[in-house]
Amino acid sequence: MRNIKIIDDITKDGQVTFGDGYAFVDDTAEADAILMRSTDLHGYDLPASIRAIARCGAGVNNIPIDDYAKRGVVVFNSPGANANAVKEIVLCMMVLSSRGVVQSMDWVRQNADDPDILTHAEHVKKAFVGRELKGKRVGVIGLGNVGSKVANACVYLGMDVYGYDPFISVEHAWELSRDVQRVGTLEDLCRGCDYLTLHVPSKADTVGMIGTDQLALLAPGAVLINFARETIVDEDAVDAALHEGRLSWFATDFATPKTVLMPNTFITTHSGAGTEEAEANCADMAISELKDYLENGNIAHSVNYPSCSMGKARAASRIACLHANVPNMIGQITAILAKDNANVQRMVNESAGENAYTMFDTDEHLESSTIDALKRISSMYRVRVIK
Ligand SMILES: NC(=O)c1ccc[n+]([C@@H]2O[C@H](COP(=O)([O-])OP(=O)(O)OC[C@H]3O[C@@H](n4cnc5c(N)ncnc54)[C@H](O)[C@@H]3O)[C@@H](O)[C@H]2O)c1
Ligand SMILES: O=C(O)CC[C@@H](O)C(=O)O
Repeated sequence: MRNIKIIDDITKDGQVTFGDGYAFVDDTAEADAILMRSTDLHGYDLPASIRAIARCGAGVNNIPIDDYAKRGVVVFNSPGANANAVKEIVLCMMVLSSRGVVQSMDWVRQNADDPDILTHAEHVKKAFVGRELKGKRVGVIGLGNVGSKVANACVYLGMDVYGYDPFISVEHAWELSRDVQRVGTLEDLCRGCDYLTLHVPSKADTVGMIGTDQLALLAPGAVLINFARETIVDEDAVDAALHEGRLSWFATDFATPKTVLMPNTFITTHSGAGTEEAEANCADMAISELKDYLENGNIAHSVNYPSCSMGKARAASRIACLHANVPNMIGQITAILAKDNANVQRMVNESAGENAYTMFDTDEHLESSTIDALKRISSMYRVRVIK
């Protein structure tokens, strides 16, 4: 039996199914793996029993992934599984910030007891006149799973679409409409935009990437949309731009002590991924990643270890080694196996950044002294006997 600790509400109805051979536990120290969403794990006392963590969602700035890698804990996310949900709410924010929808509905509620409300509505409606998205310039920062969908949708709406992503993947470049004009600098992207929407992860080079200088380049009365992370905008700069009317609206998914005090804001409760479909997609992807890792050692969509697959574990034994990406690890591993006279059927070694993963199948079970010797290799973080 493998034990799973669930942190956060993974789905609205609470339904999470791993199938036979799995149990849910309350005590993390009894768990083999964690299934989670947005809880901040920095400073969390992670027990040694945890071998893997799956984050239902894209952003992993809430998890100390480098530290966990060095403890032999593989962290997964669910790329793309909630991207459509975010795309839809971003489009919603573009419309809400352009058409006086909320203000007009507020007026109707406030005048609900007026028997002649139909006539009076005709008189006030000029106050809610807005502008169309068609023909307006939108800048999209980050053209990954969410940003590429937002950019393509804006093309279909007839907008003049610009995109900025120096690290765009080949896959997303292929998916992008040829009508999205890619620019090489953040400044060129911001220049003259009526709408600016952010779809980058929170990391060293994106924290505070939208500040006074970038906001100054936008068209007068532009709209800023941040459904990425609160850290990406300089909140003081956004507040000043709203007060001075340089920004007409700021739509954000992050209610912070500063954003809640700003004028002309649409603020949601980190609900960009809040659809039944996105929750189910994220949970399905995260659960299958965890199961394949726990049962077979295969890694897909990890954010701190390389992808690696040897299919189902069918040989007598399968061993996975999580270690630093340094020279001679394979030499040391095979030397230890040779001492045990172990016949390796298949071996795969993959690396990503500072971390590497070596997995092999053998004809017979290894002696426990052999496993201990593997664990003693310098720079070895963890050795798993999967089978
Ligand atoms: N509000 C929500 O509920 C919600 C939901 C999903 C994602 N998000 C946030 O949005 C982010 C993006 O999500 P995604 O699924 O598109 O992720 P993704 O990994 O598919 O795409 C991120 C893109 O940003 C690009 N990028 C990285 N650094 C950049 C930089 N300095 N300048 C420009 N581009 C850069 C990457 O190349 C990549 O293409 C997530 O990391 C998460 O923080 C929020
Ligand atoms: O878990 C959530 O609700 C939000 C997830 C979202 O921010 C993400 O990064 O995918």
